[in-house]
Amino acid sequence: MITVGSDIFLMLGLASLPVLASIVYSRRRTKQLPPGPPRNWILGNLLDLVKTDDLIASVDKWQDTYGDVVSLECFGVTVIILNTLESCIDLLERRAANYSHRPKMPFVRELVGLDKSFGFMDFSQESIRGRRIANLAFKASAVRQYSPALENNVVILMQDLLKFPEGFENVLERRNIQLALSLIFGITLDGTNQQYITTTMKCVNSIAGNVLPGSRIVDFLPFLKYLPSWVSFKREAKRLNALVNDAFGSPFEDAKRRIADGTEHSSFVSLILASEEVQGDIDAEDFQEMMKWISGTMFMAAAESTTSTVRVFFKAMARFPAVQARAQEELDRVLGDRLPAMNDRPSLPYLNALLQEVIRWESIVPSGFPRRSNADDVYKGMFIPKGAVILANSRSISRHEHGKGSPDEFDPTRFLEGGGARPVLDYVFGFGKRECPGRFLAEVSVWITIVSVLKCFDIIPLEESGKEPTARRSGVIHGTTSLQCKVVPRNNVCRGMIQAKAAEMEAAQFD
Ligand code: HEM
Repeated sequence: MITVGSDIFLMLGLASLPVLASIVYSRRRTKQLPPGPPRNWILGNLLDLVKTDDLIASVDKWQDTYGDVVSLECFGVTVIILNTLESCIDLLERRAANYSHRPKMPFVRELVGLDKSFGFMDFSQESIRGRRIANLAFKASAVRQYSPALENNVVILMQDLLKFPEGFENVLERRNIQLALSLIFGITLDGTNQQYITTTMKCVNSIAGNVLPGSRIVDFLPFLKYLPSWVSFKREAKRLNALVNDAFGSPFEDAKRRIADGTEHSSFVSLILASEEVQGDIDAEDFQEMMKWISGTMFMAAAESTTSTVRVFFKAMARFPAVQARAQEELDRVLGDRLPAMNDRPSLPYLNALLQEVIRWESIVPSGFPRRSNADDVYKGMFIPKGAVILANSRSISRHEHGKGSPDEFDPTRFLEGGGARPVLDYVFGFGKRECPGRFLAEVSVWITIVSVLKCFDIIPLEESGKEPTARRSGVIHGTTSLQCKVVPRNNVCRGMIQAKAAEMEAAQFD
């Protein structure tokens, strides 16, 4: 995820860092920041932050050594890591007025242009409006309407799993992008629009890789954004700006065309454009521009996050066969010979616990999406300066809050008896005013995928491989790739259930 690259040398040469650093640090020395790893007198903790290969391991180490709230510094910018649920609730919820902005991030927000996306905006009337519009289609009650689409999507996924039992990772990605495209824009992938897959993944990975502190020197030294356009990070920002405009704009334009010619009327975009609650001039350019960014933001956020979570599920099942067997026993007992449906959820307690354990076991947004403090603050005697970048270490919370004693063990039973100060689904999606607006969709979409796959397939490690699945570094979203497992239909009844349902869906298309 770190893309500092060759720019670092240019930047370091250009900036009068020693002078700057000494001014900044002497000002700070008078106030007691939270403890943290030793700072280099010029670079501060820059090198700690850019070591992202093992940033997670470093964060674990810092928590062990320095405690629940840890600070780092780099060119006068303080980075605060909140390692406990208590500190996240105290600051991000109880003091939300001070901690609901996003960091300035000049690279992605200004140079790449993501300031137009409500996920990157400061907490403002505009970002509140974006969230409100997204909520119209993605709040808990609204998400129920997507049940048939989610159930059908997983049948097509399982058809693909029958075809590609070992090379199914691309299938997961493709099906998830297809789902997001159809729910948000009403677009179906066919022979003419495959570019959506590559453009979306390129865009998601580029954004995710440029968000955490340390990704770009210009985020610590904002005046560098005025460097000439030939400097490599400026050239890269320009390239990413074109990519982002294409990835956010093309599906929206496509949706608008389909709505205009009457072929699309059930997506997020069509629902909002027809909604009485949205008091906008539908034909006005600025309203359309706003909708492009809102729909694109939801689309990009949905495109990778649920796939990453489903990957964690495959990895866990291949590694913990006893858990898999117990889940399949519950499915067979409750469902008999039929595919799961969304309304089976209350009858499947072990599967519900398994979903929570998937989300706990390997956090896909391990350090949260960064926030910024709006004013100087003091927390438990520790000084948190205005402008500090705040990271909610949801990985640590998952491991300590619910994973006590055996955080690496995949054990759904820890959720059967309750336990923990709050359910895992209440903190992996963030906190307070910036909490994830896609959480209800994410939850049901991952749930129907894991129960359907477990009902019909065994997930088995690749015998010959002997390799561990690898962690993919894509920055703020942490994914696992090369899963080193295969899927095998449990029996012919399961194979038949998938084929029968797929045939039924196909017939329904022509009714
Ligand atoms: C398992 C899947 C997902 C996880 C773990 C996840 C997690 C998160 C987290 C931790 C945040 C930061 C919240 C904060 O600042 O406190 C966030 C923000 C966000 N998420 Fe998700 N998310 C997931 C799926 C989705 C989906 C499916 C969508 C869209 C349909 C979505 C849309 C967003 C948006 C737009 C934001 C920015 C909100 C804002 O800044 O106000 N997410 N998500």
